[in-house]
Amino acid sequence: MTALLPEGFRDRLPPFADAAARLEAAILGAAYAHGYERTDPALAEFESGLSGRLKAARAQDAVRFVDPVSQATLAIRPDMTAQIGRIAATRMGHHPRPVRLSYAGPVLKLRASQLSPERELRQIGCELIGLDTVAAAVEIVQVAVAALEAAGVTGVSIDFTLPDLVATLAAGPLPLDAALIPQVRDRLDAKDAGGVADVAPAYLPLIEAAGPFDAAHDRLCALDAKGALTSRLDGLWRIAESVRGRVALTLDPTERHGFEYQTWLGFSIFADGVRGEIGRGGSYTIVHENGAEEAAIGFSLYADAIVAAGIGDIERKRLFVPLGTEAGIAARMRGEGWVTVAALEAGDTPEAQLCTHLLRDGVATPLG
Ligand SMILES: N[C@@H](Cc1c[nH]c[nH+]1)C(=O)O
Repeated sequence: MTALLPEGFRDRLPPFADAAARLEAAILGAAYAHGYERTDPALAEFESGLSGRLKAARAQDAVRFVDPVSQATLAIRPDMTAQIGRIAATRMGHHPRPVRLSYAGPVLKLRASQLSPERELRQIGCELIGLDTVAAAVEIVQVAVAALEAAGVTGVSIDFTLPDLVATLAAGPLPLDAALIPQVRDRLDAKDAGGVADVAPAYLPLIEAAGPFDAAHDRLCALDAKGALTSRLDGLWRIAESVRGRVALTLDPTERHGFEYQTWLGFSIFADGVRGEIGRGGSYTIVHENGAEEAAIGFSLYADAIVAAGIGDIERKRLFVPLGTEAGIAARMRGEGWVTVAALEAGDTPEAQLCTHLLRDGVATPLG
């Protein structure tokens, strides 16, 4: 027997687990109010149904196992977006588009990532299936911002990126051998100016184009002499306008970390006081059973990162109800919003029960 958990796993204890549950309820409530209805996909599924569901997704970052019952290889979901894609393409395939779905649940990564040393993360998100237009992106970004506001998360910033930027430029104004694209992408991603200069010097200005949104957007527009990016840049501007003033905005056109399947738009979400991202999203392509492709867009938030920073925490107010107190009094106090903790034995104390108040003569009296 061992009390230890495997690397990358942890238990969530009070008050963090409660804070996470409240955060999740606030986020899902905001999503629901914007028309996103809840789906609760299976924890594990046939590996073949998950991999390849999203176009351009790399080989799965999933923990796999052979199911003794079906003898098939199953994967534990590493990301719920592909599952929502599967549901939208199959059981909800005949549903009128766009389909708006929300979800929340644990995901399991094969390896820890930059986002977190944890391998088991709780993902909460929304997906809009059937469109990846600017209007769809405006809605998704606004829902993400509204959900974070509803959850009390402050100091939010959104960093936009254009995941298919290199491929778009390579096919147009800045021709590049297809074989070199991955290399140029990696070097741009690493902000390795020397490396980019060696392989594709024409791409160097892209490194400089990262920073606060307006200035970065201007620099990209200046680079776009041949107009290959005009529609993307205009769209990006409209998306940013829709949340301006509510969140800080930056643009890093060549950021690729974590955007393996996103298409024209990607974004990372940050919050003051939280190390790393608290969420990510973007447009992507779902592959149907018959090979047909469908556009979609969405976002996922990571609850643990937000809770760890203390956001989503509320003041703990617990009222100690001494032994022998009439049940009706405690019920009345709960009705007034108190958390009541009843003594069950004579020796019990408010301190032992982490109480902040004591019920004395029917009145909540602060302790210490
Ligand atoms: N599921 C993706 C983010 C996303 C949702 N929809 C589209 N992209 C992630 O967690 O990285």
